[in-house]
Amino acid sequence: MSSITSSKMRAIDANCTYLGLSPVQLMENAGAAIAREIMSKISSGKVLFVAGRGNNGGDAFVAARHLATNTNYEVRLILLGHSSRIRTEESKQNFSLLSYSGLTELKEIADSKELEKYSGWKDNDIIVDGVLGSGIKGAPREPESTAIALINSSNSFIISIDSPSGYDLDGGEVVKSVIADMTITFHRMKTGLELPGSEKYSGLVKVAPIGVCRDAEEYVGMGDLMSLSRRNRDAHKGNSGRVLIIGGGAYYGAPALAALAALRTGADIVTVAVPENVADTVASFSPNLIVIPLKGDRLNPSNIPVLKNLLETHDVAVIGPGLGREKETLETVEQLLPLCRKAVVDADALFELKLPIKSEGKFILTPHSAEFSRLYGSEIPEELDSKKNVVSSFASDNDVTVVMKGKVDVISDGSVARLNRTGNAGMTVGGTGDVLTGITGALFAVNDAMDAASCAVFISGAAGDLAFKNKGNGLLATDIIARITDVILGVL
Ligand SMILES: NC(=O)C1=CN([C@@H]2O[C@H](COP(=O)(O)OP(=O)(O)OC[C@H]3O[C@@H](n4cnc5c(N)ncnc54)[C@H](O)[C@@H]3O)[C@@H](O)[C@H]2O)[C@@H](O)CC1
Ligand SMILES: [K+]
Repeated sequence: MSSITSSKMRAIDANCTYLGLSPVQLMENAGAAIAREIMSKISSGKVLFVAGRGNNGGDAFVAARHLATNTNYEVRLILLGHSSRIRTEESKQNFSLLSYSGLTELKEIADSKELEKYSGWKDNDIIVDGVLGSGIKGAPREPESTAIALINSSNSFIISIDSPSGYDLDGGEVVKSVIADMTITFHRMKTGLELPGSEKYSGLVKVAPIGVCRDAEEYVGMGDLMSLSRRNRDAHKGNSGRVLIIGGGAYYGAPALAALAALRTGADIVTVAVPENVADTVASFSPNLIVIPLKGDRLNPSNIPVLKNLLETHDVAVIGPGLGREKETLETVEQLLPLCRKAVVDADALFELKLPIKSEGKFILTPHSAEFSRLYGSEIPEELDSKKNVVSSFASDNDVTVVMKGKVDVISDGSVARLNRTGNAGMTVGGTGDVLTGITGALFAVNDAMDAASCAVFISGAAGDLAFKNKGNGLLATDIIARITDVILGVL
C-alpha cells in the first residue's frame, strides 16, 4: 500500500470518529503498540517517556500505563507543560490515569531551564519521544525545542511515536528534530518517512496498525471535508469560486437547482447562462442568481462567443442541467468542452459525449449507472470491487474524474477510487442530480477534481439524509439544498 500524508491521516481519523470509532479507542491501540514494541526490545529496564500536550503525548500516556503494568520496568514520564493545558479530552483522560498506574515518576515541567536540570535524563535504556507528532506547525517552540535537544544528547535508545518530533511527516523543511533510532508510525507509512535521507531522523520505521475501520479510508466521510480548501479571512469576492451553469432551454428548474446548490456550497459568484425562453423563469426563482439569456430557445452554436467570454471569467462550468438533447445543443456542448479549463458534465450533456475530450481542461462527469453504462458501452458489473475497477479504468482511459451515482456512489480519477454511501431512497425524486452537479461545481472551482467530486457526493447525500429525517419520501430537491450548510458546518 502506498504512503499517505499527515492531512490524509487526519481525515481518516475523523472518518473513524464519524463512523463511531472514537479517538480514545485509536489512542489506546496506538499506545499499546508502542508498549508492545518496548517489551519486545527489552524485558526489563528504565524507560523515560517525554510527552507533549497534544495527542502524540496522549499516545505516550497510554504506552507508559501499559508498560508499567509489568514491574520489570521502571517507568518515568515528563509532561512538557501543565496538565491543565493538555489539548484534547482523550489525552486528558489518559493523563489522569497515570496517577493510578504505578509510574516511578510523573512530572509536569513547563520551563526549559527546569527541564535541563531534571535528573531523570541519564541512564535510561529507552527514551520514548511523544513530544510532537502530525500536529506540529512551524519550528519547535519552547519547551519542546529544549526537550528535543535533551533527547538527542542522551545515550539511550530513542523510539519516536508516530514521527520524530519536529520532523514534518509531509516532507517539509526540518528546523529541529529528534534523531530517533526507531519510529513507530500508525496505520500507514507516511510520505515524509519515505523520502531520501529521512532515515537520518527516523531510524528504523515500523508501521503499527491501530484498528482503523477499512471504510474510514475507502468511503468518503466527514473527515474528507477537512481537506477542502478553506476561505481566507481576507478573501475578496470571487476568490471562493465563480461557477458558470450552462443549461436550461428544454427545462428551467434544473439549472436553477444547480445554481442554488452551488451558492449554498459556498461559491461566491454563480452565473446561469440559459436560452432566453427560460431566462426570466430561472431568474424568478431567486434574487441571488445572475442570469444571462442566450439567443434561441435551446443552446445552439450561435451562443458560443458569449459563452466563451463567460468561461474566461469563471473558474468552472457546469454543463448539462435541463439542456435537452436537440442535435444542435449536443453539438454546441461538444464545441464548448475544449474551451473549458474545468467543467462538470452532467445529464443531457453526457448523452452523446465523445471521449476522450480533446482538451487540456479538467473534467468531472457525474453519470448515474445507466448513463455510465452508455458511455462505457457495456453493462456494469454488480459486485462493488468490479464496479470500482470499471469506473477507475474508464476514468484513466479518458483522463476524467467520474462520479457514478448509485446506492453506493463510485468516484475515481483513474488512480484512486472511493465510495460513498450517504443518501437515501427518498432522493430518487427529480432534481437531486442537478443539486449534486451544483455542489460539485462549487467545490471544483477551488479544489482538485477528486476532492471536489468525492466531497460533493458525500455532502449531497448527507444533506439528503438530513432532509429525509423531516420529510421522509416526500423530500424535494430544494429540501436538500436547504440542508447543505448543515452538513458543511458539521451538524450531522
Ligand atoms: N485519532 C487521532 O487523531 C489519533 C492521533 N494519534 C496521535 O496524535 C498525533 C497528532 O496529535 P495532535 O494533532 O494533537 O498533534 P501533536 O500531538 O503532534 O501536537 C499538537 C500540539 O503541539 C502544539 N504544537 C504544534 N506545533 C508546535 C510547535 N512548532 N512547537 C511547539 N508546540 C507545537 C500544539 O499547540 C498542540 O498542543 C499523531 O501524531 C499520533 O501520535 C494517535 O493517538 C492515533 C489516533
Ligand atoms: K513524536
